Amino acid sequence: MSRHRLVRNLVEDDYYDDDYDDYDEDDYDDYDDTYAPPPKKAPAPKSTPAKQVVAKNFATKNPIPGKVQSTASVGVTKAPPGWGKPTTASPPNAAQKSPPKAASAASSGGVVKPPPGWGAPSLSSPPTTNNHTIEGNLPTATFPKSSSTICRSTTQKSNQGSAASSMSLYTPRPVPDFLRNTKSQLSMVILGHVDAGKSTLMGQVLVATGQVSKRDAAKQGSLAYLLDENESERERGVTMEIGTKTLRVPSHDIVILDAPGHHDFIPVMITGAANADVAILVVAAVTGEFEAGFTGGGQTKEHILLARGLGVTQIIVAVNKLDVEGWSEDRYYQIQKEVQDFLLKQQFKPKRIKFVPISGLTGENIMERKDTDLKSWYKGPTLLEAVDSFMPANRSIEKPPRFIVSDVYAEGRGVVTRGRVVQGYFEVGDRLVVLPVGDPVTVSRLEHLQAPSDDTDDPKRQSIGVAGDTIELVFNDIDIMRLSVGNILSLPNATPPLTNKAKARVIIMDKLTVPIIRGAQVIFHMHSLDVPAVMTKLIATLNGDGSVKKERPRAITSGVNAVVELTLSDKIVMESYSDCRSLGRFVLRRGGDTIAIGIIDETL
Ligand SMILES: Nc1nc2c(ncn2[C@@H]2O[C@H](COP(=O)(O)OP(=O)(O)OP(=O)(O)O)[C@@H](O)[C@H]2O)c(=O)[nH]1
Repeated sequence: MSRHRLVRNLVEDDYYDDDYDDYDEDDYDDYDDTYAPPPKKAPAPKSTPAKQVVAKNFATKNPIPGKVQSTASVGVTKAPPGWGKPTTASPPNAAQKSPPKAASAASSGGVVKPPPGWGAPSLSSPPTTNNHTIEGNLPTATFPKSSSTICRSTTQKSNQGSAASSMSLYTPRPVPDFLRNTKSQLSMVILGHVDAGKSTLMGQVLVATGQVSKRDAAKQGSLAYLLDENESERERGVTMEIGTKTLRVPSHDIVILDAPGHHDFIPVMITGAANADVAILVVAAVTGEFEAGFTGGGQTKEHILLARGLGVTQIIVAVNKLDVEGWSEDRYYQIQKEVQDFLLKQQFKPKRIKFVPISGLTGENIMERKDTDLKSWYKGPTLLEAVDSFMPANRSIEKPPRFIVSDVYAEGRGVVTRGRVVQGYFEVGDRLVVLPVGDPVTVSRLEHLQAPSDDTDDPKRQSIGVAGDTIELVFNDIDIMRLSVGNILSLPNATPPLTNKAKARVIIMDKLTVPIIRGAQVIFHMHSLDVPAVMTKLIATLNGDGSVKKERPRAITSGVNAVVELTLSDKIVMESYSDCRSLGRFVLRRGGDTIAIGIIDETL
């Protein structure tokens, strides 16, 4: 294969084309990524340590009484309300528990009751048929991290080999018909600069949709506490970890990932964005606050860049705190223009961007519009109407199954791994392999974070986790020490490559100050993994049309598209982007700054 062929089509437009196609109305119900077995590769060598890999646990926020977390994982286990409850037995809304008590009353303004079909899941609600499709993203693991809170190292030894995979042995397993007609499952990350109002807004959404009662919300003292459940977050008034909640709207079952806005917690935010299909970007309209978050050192632009690079293709911009600006139309449109220009530059399609003026504090225009000043000029959707109008994601359900572990804990005699199915499907009785350690396991139980409210009567849906579902897999035949956050579960005859080297295309961020040279050290972030890495080869820089601009450049500067070879300090499971998007996308950071987003062309 010529070098030219290897590096063609690396311009941003093409980089993103596949994602856009996933959401085209005309083709989203096509299963267009049927699996084709890759060329046979060498068998895997044994015993590869993965000790430098550090994984971020985000699935749970509070210790789970009676549950013992794997010491191979982050020290604090947090349980999102509802997680772990039998999905078939409990009412769907049981997934949302009242948070702990608090003192004063929450802001009472604007909490409204949900109309039928919103929020409170109902198995008898009108079915929504959305054929499945894209693939999602999941959290994973990794190395020394700069600033993040939750990280841990693993010392597991791998029984798997280098870039070998077993996929040449894989025969695609048949997909049951009902899996093609399940209700859309979306993972939605909440992004935005620190204090933009993300947690308050999501707290308001949970109350407005009936997921949390007004009374329970009032007990919290702050709507943000519904998401910020951890004591240190409450003391500091800053989100530090991913808060996970569930939500139902007529067209989608949604897992909400509330990401931290502070710069120090970008690695945690990366984990959330890597898990998401869609995003709500919260910007504070208050004079000075928007500017601080959008220009200079603000996190708004970095969050947009990261989300786009990690596969988010649909975004709602919630122009928040407009109550403080007297519901000013001028202020709203000024912010809309600035943010829209930036989103378009980052290759978001115009039809996949929506702007909604709101107040997370009062609840205005979240489910209902009451304010006369706002009503006088805004005729668009409410926030929840905009959420409902997200396109379902295409899921690669026919590809080899992939599950990325985001939390591990003991329950009774079993071990529970929670995470997201990013490809294929899993069911009770499946015999799987845990990567990178290589241990076999059998799925003894499977539970959904939120019971699927499908338009199918097939009870089997409850015991199957299909691409896009956030689930728990319970095992009785493995020691908890052999599992950790960032592990990948797959069928033994369809394992992905385990390697520390890859050829990748990268887009260098505009704000890069020090050029990248061969040997540059970076931190490689993939789902919840952070691994030290070195740019071992600068293969080429590219022109805007994807043609090679310069082979073997001495340095790569800001705004450039390039092809590089990366060598990680440890082997991890990764795949070419064309084989598995969630295991083929990454972010590079250096000195606490994001310097590039990339996709893997080839594992080496
Ligand atoms: N006036 C007004 N204040 C708001 C609104 N939304 C949030 N706030 C306030 O803004 C502050 C920050 O809100 P949070 O919800 O904690 O912000 P956040 O974006 O989740 O913060 P981090 O997660 O730490 O980045 C709190 O004091 C909220 O009460 C709003 O719509 N109007």
